[in-house]
Amino acid sequence: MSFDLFSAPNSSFVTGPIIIGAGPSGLAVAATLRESGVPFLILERADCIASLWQNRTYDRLKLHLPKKFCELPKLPFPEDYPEYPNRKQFISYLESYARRFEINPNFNESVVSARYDETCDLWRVETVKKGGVKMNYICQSIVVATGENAESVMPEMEGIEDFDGDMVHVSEYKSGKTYKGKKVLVVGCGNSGMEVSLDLCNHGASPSMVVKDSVHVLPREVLGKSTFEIAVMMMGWLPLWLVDKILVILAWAVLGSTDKYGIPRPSIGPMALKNIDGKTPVLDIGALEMIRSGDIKVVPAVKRLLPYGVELVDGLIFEVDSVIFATGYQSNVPSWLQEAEFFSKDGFPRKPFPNCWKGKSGLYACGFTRRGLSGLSMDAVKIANDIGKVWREETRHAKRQTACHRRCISQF
Ligand SMILES: Cc1cc2nc3c(=O)[nH]c(=O)nc-3n(C[C@H](O)[C@H](O)[C@H](O)COP(=O)(O)OP(=O)(O)OC[C@H]3O[C@@H](n4cnc5c(N)ncnc54)[C@H](O)[C@@H]3O)c2cc1C
Ligand SMILES: NC(=O)C1=CN([C@@H]2O[C@H](COP(=O)(O)OP(=O)(O)OC[C@H]3O[C@@H](n4cnc5c(N)ncnc54)[C@H](OP(=O)(O)O)[C@@H]3O)[C@@H](O)[C@H]2O)C=CC1
Ligand SMILES: O=C(O)C(=O)Cc1c[nH]c2ccccc12
Repeated sequence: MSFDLFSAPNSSFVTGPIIIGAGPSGLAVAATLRESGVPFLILERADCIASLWQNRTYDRLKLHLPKKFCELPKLPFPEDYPEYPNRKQFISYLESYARRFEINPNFNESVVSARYDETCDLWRVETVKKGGVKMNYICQSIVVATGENAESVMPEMEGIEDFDGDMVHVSEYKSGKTYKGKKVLVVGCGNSGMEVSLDLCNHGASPSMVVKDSVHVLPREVLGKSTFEIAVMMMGWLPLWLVDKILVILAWAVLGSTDKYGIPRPSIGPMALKNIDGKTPVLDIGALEMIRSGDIKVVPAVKRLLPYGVELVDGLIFEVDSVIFATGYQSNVPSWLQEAEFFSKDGFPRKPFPNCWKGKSGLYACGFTRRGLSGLSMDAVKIANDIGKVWREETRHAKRQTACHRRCISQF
């Protein structure tokens, strides 16, 4: 079917790139482009910027890396911010960031398809607005900024549909307030599972946290210095395997063995595992203390859910009132991007950091580094510089052509 985009209803040609997603990645690219005078359009499925942080995180969340690793390009955090800004402060920073760089995304508009059209050397982007209205855009480049955490992962679990209590993914969890006095099964032991278990304890609930396999638990700080910062510093001088060895020894010195509480360490070191698999080590902010005291129980993998409780793989059966799935997130890129060379089936670029930001024909990816906010800031600057270079060349070329055209006309 042939389709003339320029004359089709709800269609427009966009000057500059289309940025898909208005989280920290989309905002960082937009701000850097704004500073270079390059126009852009941001499309965001939610009704606000940074929807992961505004709508899908819990009240007690704080950044778990020191603030200097979490700033976006071109704007530092306000001076009075603490070393680990909380969720509200981070959101407020992002809002002032969007205001400062005059970033006004099209909200409530989900990208449902993006494909490169070789016949015209342009990208075709299709969206659906909240009310169901479809839109088509055409542009020279797209920046994928939909995040590593775009969709919640719910595991397949026998008996899940028979469970009588309430079940939520951790992205819907706000606070332990509503769980007071309840027996709660927390499935998953990443940073979310650990912190939610701690929050539940603090609100008088009784959490049992499932550790299916293994996880690295590191203290957030060693002798008042951020463990992450220590790791980054060491990585400048030492090979990764040695950094990991030192981290595990430091963790052991500060926290003791986690193995004896049912939390074995993976055989691969914490930073290597983060690089290879994206599996973030837990930066402990108090959950381990609660595990030691028995306030958070650690249990092995789930065999099946029962209407009133759970059966574990070791045969233990106990009652639970609620289940919280802290079972992670996934990228949604394969569901809408019609491209399989740069992005792989798991929704991440095939090339690892630092080469995961640029594909072919004007395709860019920001925020798929497995390195959180500091990784996405590095991507954003590289992407904006690259787009800016092309933009300036084309603008110069267009100006030359106009000048030439004028000279030709004036000779008549
Ligand atoms: C609970 C939690 C805590 C975290 N804490 C830290 C931390 O302390 N430090 C750190 O460095 N990192 C942290 N991270 C990692 C996190 O990935 C980054 O902080 C950051 O949010 C990533 O930004 P992003 O813009 O790439 O993705 P996101 O923040 O996920 O933003 C992507 C945006 O794209 C939109 N979108 C998705 N699909 C579409 C579509 N098809 N069409 C239009 N819009 C779409 C989404 O609605 C969203 O607004 C945390 C993650 C989680 C889940
Ligand atoms: N700033 C902060 O303080 C916080 C930051 N974060 C960040 O958000 C991102 C997402 O973290 P998080 O939500 O914890 O997700 P993660 O992907 O880090 O962890 C998910 C956990 O669930 C486990 N899991 C998955 N399926 C099952 C199952 N069927 N049964 C038992 N366990 C299962 C996984 O185990 P396995 O790997 O063995 O499959 C893993 O331990 C991370 O980058 C994290 O650092 C999260 C919370 C707080
Ligand atoms: O919290 C996250 O998701 C992050 O990605 C931050 C982060 C990047 N690299 C790390 C290494 C150890 C712990 C956290 C991170």
